Amino acid sequence: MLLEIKNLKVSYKTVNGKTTVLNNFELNMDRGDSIAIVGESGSGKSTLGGAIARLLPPSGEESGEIILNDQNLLSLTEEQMTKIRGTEVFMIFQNPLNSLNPVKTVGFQLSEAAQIKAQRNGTSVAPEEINKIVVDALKSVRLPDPDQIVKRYPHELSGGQVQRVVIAMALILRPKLLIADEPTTALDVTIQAQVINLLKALNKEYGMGIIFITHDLSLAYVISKKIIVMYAGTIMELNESSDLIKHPDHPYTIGLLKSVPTDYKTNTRLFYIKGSPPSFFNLPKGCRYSPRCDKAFGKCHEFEPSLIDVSNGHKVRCWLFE
Ligand SMILES: Nc1ncnc2c1ncn2[C@@H]1O[C@H](COP(=O)(O)OP(=O)(O)OP(=O)(O)O)[C@@H](O)[C@H]1O
Repeated sequence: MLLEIKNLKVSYKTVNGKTTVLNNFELNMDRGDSIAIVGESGSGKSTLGGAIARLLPPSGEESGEIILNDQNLLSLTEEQMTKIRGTEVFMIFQNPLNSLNPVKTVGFQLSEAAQIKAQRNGTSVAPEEINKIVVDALKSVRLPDPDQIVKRYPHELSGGQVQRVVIAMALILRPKLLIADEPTTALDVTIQAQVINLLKALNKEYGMGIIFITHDLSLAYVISKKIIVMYAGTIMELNESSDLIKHPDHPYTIGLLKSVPTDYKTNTRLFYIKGSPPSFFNLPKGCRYSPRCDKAFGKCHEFEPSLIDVSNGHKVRCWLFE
């Protein structure tokens, strides 16, 4: 087992009081697994990513257990956490500039990553070897002219180039778990496809476990073996990606799938799920999705269903399946 999350609770302190965004969150992930977390804006996806990497803002509070490689991350001090960030867990953000230091050149930062990796492996590497590791990583992510790129500062590169530099850093550090939070949202579609293929390669070729956070079900399907559909801070459905796409069970998953445009006729009206996700300050009684659900019946508005096992590895939180 690579990652086991038990009873995770995350709250934020706000001017209107404390709001709990994730409650009783559970997740199991094997080594080399790839799991996508999908849901509408505000469903708690980034909060989950930040909670795992212990990179929540100061207003965030988390409790429960996040066991990565037999170590509960929530019991580590910030100093201990700093020692495992990068090589055990590495996070890629939607804005790749957040992952890099703006006042250090790309070459400096990638060399530093190579040195950290060597130190943590208990080995030493000569400067020329470091330079080769850096240039090779930049070539692997298909950045042209690596000798020029290393001399530049992050702001001197395009968004797609910076995201590839960050992936080169992941390639050097080879973390056991990579959390990619909407890494391609800010990129155009061709660069997006290149970045997705690079992430898939990290997963397949180096056995890196990947948690891919996205609002885009098609991307989730392309990149991951399993998909978790989240709504208002809870898991609504979890299944193998192809099964989830072909046989969605939860009415929310069905709605999300129907919202993905599939043909190019100009007179096609796009489907959307009526209503909007609830505020965490004012969650509906019963199932959180019930006010928007076209299949909701009496019980759904009264009691929250639990996440039940429908079949091996397939879980659904819906009264229709109890
Ligand atoms: N720093 C914060 N302080 C207070 N509330 C926050 C903070 N960050 C997030 N939230 C709240 O937590 C909830 C979940 O937000 P989160 O960003 O995790 O969702 P998301 O699914 O990643 O959304 P998006 O796709 O828009 O990034 C939202 O209601 C959001 O307003």
